[in-house]
Amino acid sequence: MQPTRVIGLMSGTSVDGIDTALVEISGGDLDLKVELLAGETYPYSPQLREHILGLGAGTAMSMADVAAIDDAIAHNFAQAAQHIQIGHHRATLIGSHGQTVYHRPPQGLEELGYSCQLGRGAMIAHLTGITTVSNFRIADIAAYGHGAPLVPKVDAYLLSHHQEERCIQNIGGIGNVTYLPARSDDWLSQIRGWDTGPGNSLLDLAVQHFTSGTKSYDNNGDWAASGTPCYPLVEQWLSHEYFHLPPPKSTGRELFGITYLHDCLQDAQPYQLNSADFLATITELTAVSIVHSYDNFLPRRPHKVILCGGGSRNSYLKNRLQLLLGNVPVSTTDEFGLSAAFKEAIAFAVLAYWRNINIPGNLPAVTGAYQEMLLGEIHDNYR
Ligand SMILES: Nc1ncnc2c1ncn2[C@@H]1O[C@H](COP(=O)(O)OP(=O)(O)OP(=O)(O)O)[C@@H](O)[C@H]1O
Ligand SMILES: CC(=O)N[C@H]1[C@@H]2OC[C@@H](O2)[C@@H](O)[C@@H]1O[C@H](C)C(=O)O
Repeated sequence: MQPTRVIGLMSGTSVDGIDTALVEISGGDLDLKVELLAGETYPYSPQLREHILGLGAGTAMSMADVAAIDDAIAHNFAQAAQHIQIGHHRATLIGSHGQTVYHRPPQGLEELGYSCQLGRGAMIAHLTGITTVSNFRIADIAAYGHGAPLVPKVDAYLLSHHQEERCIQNIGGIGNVTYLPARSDDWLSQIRGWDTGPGNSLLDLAVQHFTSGTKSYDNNGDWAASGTPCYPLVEQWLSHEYFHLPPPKSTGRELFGITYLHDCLQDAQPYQLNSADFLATITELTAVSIVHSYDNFLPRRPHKVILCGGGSRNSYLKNRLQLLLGNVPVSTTDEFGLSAAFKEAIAFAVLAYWRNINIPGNLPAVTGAYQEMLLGEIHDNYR
Protein backbone atom coordinates (compact mmCIF):
# COMPACT_ATOMS: atom_id res chain seq x y z
CA MET A 1 0.00 0.00 0.00
CA GLN A 2 1.16 3.54 -0.81
CA PRO A 3 2.09 5.62 2.25
CA THR A 4 -0.24 8.51 3.13
CA ARG A 5 1.19 12.00 2.88
CA VAL A 6 0.15 13.95 5.99
CA ILE A 7 0.90 17.41 7.40
CA GLY A 8 1.21 17.86 11.16
CA LEU A 9 0.68 21.36 12.57
CA MET A 10 1.46 22.27 16.16
CA SER A 11 1.96 25.43 18.12
CA GLY A 12 2.76 24.74 21.74
CA THR A 13 2.78 26.59 25.02
CA SER A 14 5.87 28.64 24.04
CA VAL A 15 3.70 30.35 21.38
CA ASP A 16 6.84 30.80 19.29
CA GLY A 17 5.38 29.69 15.96
CA ILE A 18 3.82 26.87 14.01
CA ASP A 19 5.88 23.68 13.91
CA THR A 20 4.98 22.09 10.59
CA ALA A 21 5.92 18.60 9.44
CA LEU A 22 5.24 16.97 6.08
CA VAL A 23 5.45 13.23 6.54
CA GLU A 24 4.74 9.95 4.79
CA ILE A 25 3.00 7.45 7.04
CA SER A 26 2.28 3.76 6.54
CA GLY A 27 1.22 0.83 8.70
CA GLY A 28 -1.07 0.90 11.71
CA ASP A 29 0.40 0.81 15.19
CA LEU A 30 3.00 -1.96 15.66
CA ASP A 31 4.10 -1.62 12.03
CA LEU A 32 3.84 2.20 12.01
CA LYS A 33 6.40 3.89 9.76
CA VAL A 34 6.93 7.63 9.48
CA GLU A 35 9.27 9.48 7.17
CA LEU A 36 9.83 13.22 7.58
CA LEU A 37 9.91 14.88 4.15
CA ALA A 38 10.07 18.48 5.38
CA GLY A 39 9.94 20.37 8.67
CA GLU A 40 9.68 24.10 9.21
CA THR A 41 8.69 26.50 12.00
CA TYR A 42 6.67 29.50 10.82
CA PRO A 43 6.86 32.23 13.49
CA TYR A 44 3.75 34.19 14.45
CA SER A 45 3.87 37.93 13.89
CA PRO A 46 4.84 39.71 17.14
CA GLN A 47 1.32 41.23 17.34
CA LEU A 48 -0.49 37.90 16.98
CA ARG A 49 1.86 36.31 19.53
CA GLU A 50 1.14 39.13 21.97
CA HIS A 51 -2.62 38.73 21.47
CA ILE A 52 -2.44 34.94 22.01
CA LEU A 53 -0.32 35.31 25.16
CA GLY A 54 -2.63 38.07 26.41
CA LEU A 55 -5.70 35.90 25.88
CA GLY A 56 -4.06 33.01 27.72
CA ALA A 57 -2.94 35.26 30.58
CA GLY A 58 -6.43 36.62 31.17
CA THR A 59 -6.30 40.01 29.42
CA ALA A 60 -9.89 41.24 29.11
CA MET A 61 -11.04 41.21 25.49
CA SER A 62 -14.28 41.13 23.54
CA MET A 63 -15.62 38.02 21.84
CA ALA A 64 -15.01 39.86 18.55
CA ASP A 65 -11.31 40.07 19.45
CA VAL A 66 -11.23 36.36 20.34
CA ALA A 67 -12.87 35.52 16.99
CA ALA A 68 -10.26 37.61 15.15
CA ILE A 69 -7.43 35.77 16.95
CA ASP A 70 -9.05 32.39 16.20
CA ASP A 71 -9.37 33.27 12.49
CA ALA A 72 -5.82 34.63 12.31
CA ILE A 73 -4.47 31.39 13.81
CA ALA A 74 -6.44 29.28 11.30
CA HIS A 75 -5.14 31.42 8.42
CA ASN A 76 -1.55 31.13 9.68
CA PHE A 77 -1.88 27.35 10.08
CA ALA A 78 -3.35 27.01 6.58
CA GLN A 79 -0.50 29.10 5.14
CA ALA A 80 2.03 26.92 6.94
CA ALA A 81 0.38 23.82 5.45
CA GLN A 82 0.48 25.32 1.96
CA HIS A 83 4.08 26.45 2.28
CA ILE A 84 5.50 23.15 3.54
CA GLN A 85 4.20 21.40 0.40
CA ILE A 86 6.20 23.56 -2.03
CA GLY A 87 8.40 21.22 -4.04
CA HIS A 88 6.54 18.10 -2.82
CA HIS A 89 3.53 16.08 -3.92
CA ARG A 90 0.36 17.29 -2.22
CA ALA A 91 -0.70 15.90 1.15
CA THR A 92 -4.11 14.28 1.53
CA LEU A 93 -4.56 14.84 5.24
CA ILE A 94 -3.75 17.48 7.87
CA GLY A 95 -3.54 16.94 11.62
CA SER A 96 -3.78 20.31 13.32
CA HIS A 97 -3.30 20.58 17.07
CA GLY A 98 -4.13 24.29 16.99
CA GLN A 99 -2.99 26.80 19.58
CA THR A 100 -3.71 26.09 23.24
CA VAL A 101 -4.95 29.22 24.99
CA TYR A 102 -6.45 27.62 28.08
CA HIS A 103 -6.10 24.27 29.84
CA ARG A 104 -7.94 23.23 32.98
CA PRO A 105 -7.24 19.68 34.11
CA PRO A 106 -10.13 17.80 35.75
CA GLN A 107 -10.31 18.86 39.42
CA GLY A 108 -11.61 15.51 40.71
CA LEU A 109 -12.77 12.09 39.54
CA GLU A 110 -16.30 13.32 38.81
CA GLU A 111 -15.24 16.54 37.09
CA LEU A 112 -14.52 17.15 33.44
CA GLY A 113 -11.46 19.10 32.38
CA TYR A 114 -11.45 21.79 29.72
CA SER A 115 -8.86 22.54 27.07
CA CYS A 116 -9.20 25.18 24.38
CA GLN A 117 -7.18 25.12 21.15
CA LEU A 118 -7.83 27.91 18.63
CA GLY A 119 -7.48 27.72 14.83
CA ARG A 120 -10.61 25.96 13.61
CA GLY A 121 -10.05 22.81 11.57
CA ALA A 122 -12.96 23.51 9.20
CA MET A 123 -11.30 26.78 8.18
CA ILE A 124 -7.97 25.05 7.59
CA ALA A 125 -9.71 22.34 5.50
CA HIS A 126 -11.47 24.98 3.44
CA LEU A 127 -8.43 27.21 2.97
CA THR A 128 -6.09 24.35 2.00
CA GLY A 129 -8.55 22.03 0.25
CA ILE A 130 -7.20 19.20 2.42
CA THR A 131 -9.22 17.10 4.89
CA THR A 132 -8.21 18.29 8.35
CA VAL A 133 -8.41 16.58 11.72
CA SER A 134 -8.43 18.98 14.68
CA ASN A 135 -9.63 19.36 18.29
CA PHE A 136 -7.77 16.25 19.43
CA ARG A 137 -8.10 16.72 23.17
CA ILE A 138 -11.86 16.94 23.63
CA ALA A 139 -12.75 13.24 23.19
CA ASP A 140 -10.31 12.20 25.92
CA ILE A 141 -11.61 14.99 28.19
CA ALA A 142 -15.21 13.85 27.58
CA ALA A 143 -14.08 10.42 28.85
CA TYR A 144 -12.89 12.11 32.09
CA GLY A 145 -9.27 12.26 30.96
CA HIS A 146 -6.89 15.21 31.08
CA GLY A 147 -6.78 15.45 27.29
CA ALA A 148 -2.97 15.51 27.69
CA PRO A 149 -0.37 14.35 27.08
CA LEU A 150 -1.46 12.73 23.80
CA VAL A 151 1.96 12.12 22.28
CA PRO A 152 2.83 9.04 24.44
CA LYS A 153 1.09 6.51 22.19
CA VAL A 154 2.99 7.84 19.19
CA ASP A 155 6.23 7.72 21.22
CA ALA A 156 5.40 4.11 22.07
CA TYR A 157 5.32 2.99 18.46
CA LEU A 158 8.21 5.11 17.24
CA LEU A 159 10.69 5.01 20.12
CA SER A 160 10.17 1.90 22.26
CA HIS A 161 12.80 -0.82 22.46
CA HIS A 162 12.75 -4.57 23.07
CA GLN A 163 15.20 -4.51 25.99
CA GLU A 164 15.51 -0.92 27.17
CA GLU A 165 13.20 1.13 29.34
CA ARG A 166 13.17 4.68 28.02
CA CYS A 167 11.89 8.07 29.11
CA ILE A 168 11.07 10.39 26.23
CA GLN A 169 11.24 13.86 27.76
CA ASN A 170 9.75 16.77 25.84
CA ILE A 171 10.98 20.17 27.00
CA GLY A 172 8.68 22.71 25.37
CA GLY A 173 7.05 25.57 27.26
CA ILE A 174 5.82 22.84 29.59
CA GLY A 175 7.73 19.56 30.06
CA ASN A 176 6.12 16.17 29.58
CA VAL A 177 7.44 12.64 29.76
CA THR A 178 6.53 9.31 28.21
CA TYR A 179 7.85 6.29 30.11
CA LEU A 180 8.27 3.35 27.75
CA PRO A 181 8.90 -0.05 29.34
CA ALA A 182 10.75 -2.60 27.23
CA ARG A 183 8.43 -4.10 24.61
CA SER A 184 7.07 -7.30 26.12
CA ASP A 185 3.65 -8.97 26.34
CA ASP A 186 1.88 -6.30 28.33
CA TRP A 187 4.19 -3.34 27.73
CA LEU A 188 1.41 -1.08 26.41
CA SER A 189 -0.51 -1.17 29.69
CA GLN A 190 2.66 -0.20 31.59
CA ILE A 191 3.34 2.96 29.61
CA ARG A 192 3.03 6.09 31.70
CA GLY A 193 3.17 9.77 30.91
CA TRP A 194 2.48 13.13 32.52
CA ASP A 195 3.38 16.80 32.40
CA THR A 196 6.51 17.23 34.52
CA GLY A 197 5.95 20.99 35.08
CA PRO A 198 7.81 23.97 33.64
CA GLY A 199 9.96 23.36 30.56
CA ASN A 200 11.10 26.66 29.09
CA SER A 201 8.05 28.76 30.03
CA LEU A 202 9.54 30.32 33.19
CA LEU A 203 13.02 30.62 31.66
CA ASP A 204 11.67 32.45 28.61
CA LEU A 205 9.60 34.80 30.77
CA ALA A 206 12.60 35.50 33.01
CA VAL A 207 14.83 36.28 30.01
CA GLN A 208 12.15 38.63 28.67
CA HIS A 209 11.92 40.24 32.12
CA PHE A 210 15.68 40.82 32.44
CA THR A 211 16.09 42.13 28.87
CA SER A 212 12.90 44.23 28.82
CA GLY A 213 11.62 42.02 26.02
CA THR A 214 14.62 42.36 23.68
CA LYS A 215 15.46 38.65 24.09
CA SER A 216 12.92 35.84 24.22
CA TYR A 217 15.00 32.85 25.40
CA ASP A 218 18.39 31.85 26.81
CA ASN A 219 20.22 30.62 23.72
CA ASN A 220 21.98 27.34 24.49
CA GLY A 221 21.47 28.14 28.20
CA ASP A 222 24.65 30.27 28.09
CA TRP A 223 23.31 33.00 30.36
CA ALA A 224 22.15 30.53 33.02
CA ALA A 225 25.47 28.66 32.70
CA SER A 226 27.30 31.83 33.80
CA GLY A 227 25.36 31.85 37.09
CA THR A 228 25.05 29.61 40.14
CA PRO A 229 21.82 27.93 41.22
CA CYS A 230 20.44 28.88 44.62
CA TYR A 231 19.53 25.48 46.09
CA PRO A 232 17.41 26.67 49.05
CA LEU A 233 15.14 28.35 46.49
CA VAL A 234 14.99 25.23 44.33
CA GLU A 235 13.96 23.26 47.44
CA GLN A 236 11.34 25.87 48.33
CA TRP A 237 9.86 25.88 44.81
CA LEU A 238 9.85 22.08 44.67
CA SER A 239 7.32 22.06 47.49
CA HIS A 240 4.70 23.32 44.97
CA GLU A 241 1.82 20.86 45.17
CA TYR A 242 1.89 20.14 41.42
CA PHE A 243 5.25 18.36 41.73
CA HIS A 244 3.85 16.03 44.40
CA LEU A 245 0.59 15.20 42.65
CA PRO A 246 0.66 11.61 41.33
CA PRO A 247 -0.11 11.07 37.62
CA PRO A 248 -2.33 11.30 35.63
CA LYS A 249 -1.60 15.00 35.65
CA SER A 250 -1.31 17.86 33.20
CA THR A 251 -0.61 21.55 33.46
CA GLY A 252 0.02 24.70 31.46
CA ARG A 253 0.90 28.37 31.55
CA GLU A 254 -2.09 28.84 33.89
CA LEU A 255 0.12 27.40 36.66
CA PHE A 256 3.66 27.94 35.36
CA GLY A 257 3.27 31.32 33.67
CA ILE A 258 3.80 34.98 34.44
CA THR A 259 2.17 34.96 37.91
CA TYR A 260 4.38 32.06 39.01
CA LEU A 261 7.46 33.88 37.69
CA HIS A 262 6.55 37.00 39.68
CA ASP A 263 6.22 34.82 42.81
CA CYS A 264 9.66 33.34 42.09
CA LEU A 265 11.22 36.79 41.64
CA GLN A 266 9.76 37.81 44.98
CA ASP A 267 11.00 34.64 46.70
CA ALA A 268 14.48 35.36 45.29
CA GLN A 269 14.72 38.88 46.73
CA PRO A 270 16.25 37.89 50.11
CA TYR A 271 19.03 36.02 48.27
CA GLN A 272 19.99 39.07 46.15
CA LEU A 273 20.61 36.92 43.08
CA ASN A 274 21.87 38.51 39.89
CA SER A 275 20.05 37.69 36.65
CA ALA A 276 22.43 34.83 35.74
CA ASP A 277 22.00 33.21 39.18
CA PHE A 278 18.22 33.56 38.90
CA LEU A 279 18.21 31.90 35.44
CA ALA A 280 20.49 29.13 36.74
CA THR A 281 18.06 28.58 39.63
CA ILE A 282 15.01 28.40 37.34
CA THR A 283 16.91 26.01 35.04
CA GLU A 284 17.76 23.87 38.05
CA LEU A 285 14.09 23.77 39.09
CA THR A 286 13.20 22.53 35.61
CA ALA A 287 15.86 19.81 35.69
CA VAL A 288 15.28 18.72 39.29
CA SER A 289 11.48 18.64 38.90
CA ILE A 290 11.88 16.31 35.91
CA VAL A 291 14.22 13.90 37.70
CA HIS A 292 12.21 14.01 40.96
CA SER A 293 9.09 13.04 39.05
CA TYR A 294 10.89 9.96 37.63
CA ASP A 295 12.07 9.00 41.11
CA ASN A 296 8.63 9.54 42.61
CA PHE A 297 6.34 8.10 39.97
CA LEU A 298 8.25 5.42 38.01
CA PRO A 299 8.99 1.86 39.14
CA ARG A 300 12.71 2.62 38.63
CA ARG A 301 14.94 4.94 36.63
CA PRO A 302 14.95 4.16 32.89
CA HIS A 303 17.97 2.93 30.95
CA LYS A 304 17.91 6.01 28.74
CA VAL A 305 16.44 9.51 28.77
CA ILE A 306 15.80 10.87 25.29
CA LEU A 307 15.00 14.57 24.92
CA CYS A 308 12.95 16.48 22.39
CA GLY A 309 11.42 19.96 22.07
CA GLY A 310 13.21 23.31 22.02
CA GLY A 311 14.70 22.78 25.49
CA SER A 312 16.77 19.88 24.13
CA ARG A 313 18.88 22.61 22.47
CA ASN A 314 19.66 24.18 25.84
CA SER A 315 23.07 22.60 26.55
CA TYR A 316 23.20 23.88 30.12
CA LEU A 317 19.81 22.33 30.95
CA LYS A 318 20.84 19.11 29.23
CA ASN A 319 24.09 18.99 31.22
CA ARG A 320 22.23 19.58 34.48
CA LEU A 321 19.85 16.73 33.64
CA GLN A 322 22.79 14.47 32.83
CA LEU A 323 24.45 15.31 36.13
CA LEU A 324 21.28 14.61 38.11
CA LEU A 325 20.68 11.33 36.25
CA GLY A 326 24.20 10.03 36.83
CA ASN A 327 24.84 6.92 34.73
CA VAL A 328 21.55 7.14 32.76
CA PRO A 329 22.62 8.57 29.40
CA VAL A 330 20.76 11.65 28.15
CA SER A 331 20.46 12.10 24.39
CA THR A 332 17.93 13.53 21.91
CA THR A 333 15.42 11.83 19.62
CA ASP A 334 17.53 13.05 16.66
CA GLU A 335 19.99 10.31 17.60
CA PHE A 336 17.15 7.79 17.24
CA GLY A 337 16.06 8.94 13.80
CA LEU A 338 13.20 11.18 14.94
CA SER A 339 13.49 14.96 14.70
CA ALA A 340 13.59 16.50 18.20
CA ALA A 341 12.34 19.81 16.83
CA PHE A 342 9.38 18.40 14.90
CA LYS A 343 8.38 15.36 16.96
CA GLU A 344 5.20 16.98 18.29
CA ALA A 345 4.12 18.12 14.81
CA ILE A 346 4.89 14.62 13.51
CA ALA A 347 2.82 13.16 16.36
CA PHE A 348 -0.26 15.14 15.38
CA ALA A 349 0.15 13.95 11.79
CA VAL A 350 0.17 10.37 13.13
CA LEU A 351 -2.84 11.02 15.40
CA ALA A 352 -4.79 12.39 12.38
CA TYR A 353 -3.76 9.34 10.33
CA TRP A 354 -4.90 7.02 13.15
CA ARG A 355 -8.21 8.91 13.45
CA ASN A 356 -8.77 8.41 9.75
CA ILE A 357 -8.30 4.64 10.03
CA ASN A 358 -10.16 4.41 13.35
CA ILE A 359 -7.22 3.70 15.64
CA PRO A 360 -7.64 5.31 19.10
CA GLY A 361 -4.95 7.87 19.98
CA ASN A 362 -5.08 8.20 23.77
CA LEU A 363 -3.59 5.94 26.42
CA PRO A 364 -6.06 5.82 29.33
CA ALA A 365 -3.25 4.96 31.79
CA VAL A 366 -1.61 8.26 30.81
CA THR A 367 -4.53 10.68 30.52
CA GLY A 368 -6.82 9.10 33.12
CA ALA A 369 -9.67 8.62 30.62
CA TYR A 370 -11.88 5.60 31.36
CA GLN A 371 -11.43 4.21 27.85
CA GLU A 372 -9.51 4.52 24.60
CA MET A 373 -10.98 7.14 22.28
CA LEU A 374 -10.79 8.12 18.64
CA LEU A 375 -9.15 11.53 18.86
CA GLY A 376 -9.99 14.49 16.68
CA GLU A 377 -12.83 15.84 14.59
CA ILE A 378 -12.62 15.26 10.85
CA HIS A 379 -13.33 18.25 8.60
CA ASP A 380 -13.73 17.10 5.03
CA ASN A 381 -12.51 19.16 2.16
CA TYR A 382 -15.71 20.28 0.45
CA ARG A 383 -14.00 22.15 -2.35
N1 LIG B 1 18.94 27.03 20.86
C1 LIG B 1 18.17 27.06 21.94
N2 LIG B 1 18.70 27.22 23.17
C2 LIG B 1 17.95 27.26 24.28
N3 LIG B 1 16.60 27.14 24.27
C3 LIG B 1 16.00 26.97 23.07
C4 LIG B 1 16.74 26.91 21.85
N4 LIG B 1 15.86 26.73 20.84
C5 LIG B 1 14.63 26.68 21.40
N5 LIG B 1 14.71 26.83 22.73
C6 LIG B 1 13.61 26.88 23.70
O1 LIG B 1 12.55 26.06 23.23
C7 LIG B 1 11.32 26.79 23.27
C8 LIG B 1 10.41 26.28 22.19
O2 LIG B 1 10.27 24.90 22.34
P1 LIG B 1 9.09 24.10 21.67
O3 LIG B 1 8.83 24.65 20.32
O4 LIG B 1 9.42 22.66 21.81
O5 LIG B 1 7.90 24.47 22.65
P2 LIG B 1 6.37 24.32 22.43
O6 LIG B 1 6.09 23.22 21.46
O7 LIG B 1 5.81 25.66 22.14
O8 LIG B 1 5.87 23.91 23.89
P3 LIG B 1 5.00 22.64 24.42
O9 LIG B 1 5.77 21.40 24.10
O10 LIG B 1 4.89 22.93 25.88
O11 LIG B 1 3.68 22.70 23.76
C9 LIG B 1 11.72 28.25 23.10
O12 LIG B 1 10.75 29.10 23.65
C10 LIG B 1 13.06 28.29 23.86
O13 LIG B 1 12.83 28.50 25.22
C1 LIG C 1 -3.08 21.55 26.70
C2 LIG C 1 -1.81 21.46 25.95
O1 LIG C 1 -1.68 22.00 24.88
N1 LIG C 1 -0.84 20.73 26.53
C3 LIG C 1 0.45 20.49 25.90
C4 LIG C 1 1.52 21.30 26.64
O2 LIG C 1 2.78 21.20 26.00
C5 LIG C 1 3.52 20.15 26.61
C6 LIG C 1 2.55 19.56 27.58
O3 LIG C 1 1.75 20.69 27.90
C7 LIG C 1 1.72 18.47 26.87
O4 LIG C 1 1.07 17.62 27.76
C8 LIG C 1 0.71 19.01 25.86
O5 LIG C 1 1.17 18.76 24.57
C9 LIG C 1 1.72 17.59 24.04
C10 LIG C 1 1.91 17.79 22.60
C11 LIG C 1 0.86 16.31 24.27
O6 LIG C 1 -0.35 16.40 24.33
O7 LIG C 1 1.46 15.23 24.30
